[in-house]
Amino acid sequence: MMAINQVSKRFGRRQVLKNISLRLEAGVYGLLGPNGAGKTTLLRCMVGLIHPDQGQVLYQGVPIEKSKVFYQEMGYLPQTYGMFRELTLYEMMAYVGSLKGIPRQQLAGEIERVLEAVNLADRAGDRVKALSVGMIRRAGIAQALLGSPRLLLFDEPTAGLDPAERTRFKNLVNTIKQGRAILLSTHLVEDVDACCDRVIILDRGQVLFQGSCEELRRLAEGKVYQVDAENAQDIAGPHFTVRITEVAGRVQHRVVTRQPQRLPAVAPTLEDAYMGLIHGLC
Ligand SMILES: Nc1ncnc2c1ncn2[C@@H]1O[C@H](COP(=O)(O)OP(=O)(O)OP(=O)(O)O)[C@@H](O)[C@H]1O
Repeated sequence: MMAINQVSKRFGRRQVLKNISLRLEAGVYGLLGPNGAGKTTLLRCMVGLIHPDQGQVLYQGVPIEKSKVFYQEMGYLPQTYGMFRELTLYEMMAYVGSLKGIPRQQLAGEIERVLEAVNLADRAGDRVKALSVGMIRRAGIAQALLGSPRLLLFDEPTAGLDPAERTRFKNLVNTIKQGRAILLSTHLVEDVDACCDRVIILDRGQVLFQGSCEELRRLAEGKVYQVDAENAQDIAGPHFTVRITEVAGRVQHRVVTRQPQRLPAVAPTLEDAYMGLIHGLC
């Protein structure tokens, strides 16, 4: 559906994207990477807000700037969404819907549908500026859903959402994913685990990994150990502590390391593998 071919982007002297090539077909993709990895810049290139210095972004085989259907068939949630603050939520949706070319007679029903999907139907008459941060995020998600786009690009969709609304969002993605390409840029590995089929990991402007969640998890097979805090200094070789928890009154360190240890390895999670990869240990 979408192809990114050898895309590079530089801001001043900083090379932010380096020769990125990706394909998006129907399915849910999680885009993970540390702060500053280039995730937002990549999404902005994918929607045509930034022009790459090199490479091309194609939708259905056509460069997006020449495509006649790209902006009708694409929904985008930017990293910060807080526009049209003086409009009511309904007016804001009507404005975005008309820009997307949704026929006037379908607009009211479509707005009701997307506001219900993000649990904001009862706030349609409120001014955007009167909504909470999490509600504005959900309004941003709703406007991306207008017109049922085949391609949905969400930049940190669950940032600022409470646990119930985060769950609602993940359920929504699982409900609508059939026949659509959905990309979620996020810092939450658990969100990727809950609703993504494939993972793309970006680090310092380069694709470090692309594949299924299971393929990522397998990279950490035999490399994750759970040890009592007092034995953590006995871990041999370079390692990274993924988390420190208390289990039944005992503080435990969960570490990822390439070097085999004298104790049995535990089953890796997606987060173990992500952390291991980012720290050069997987
Ligand atoms: N308009 C710009 N001008 C100059 N530098 C920029 C611009 N936009 C982004 N950058 C730089 O590009 C790099 C990548 O930023 P980007 O926002 O794409 O990363 P990110 O992976 O989305 O980070 P985060 O997880 O913190 O949101 C950073 O070093 C950032 O400072």
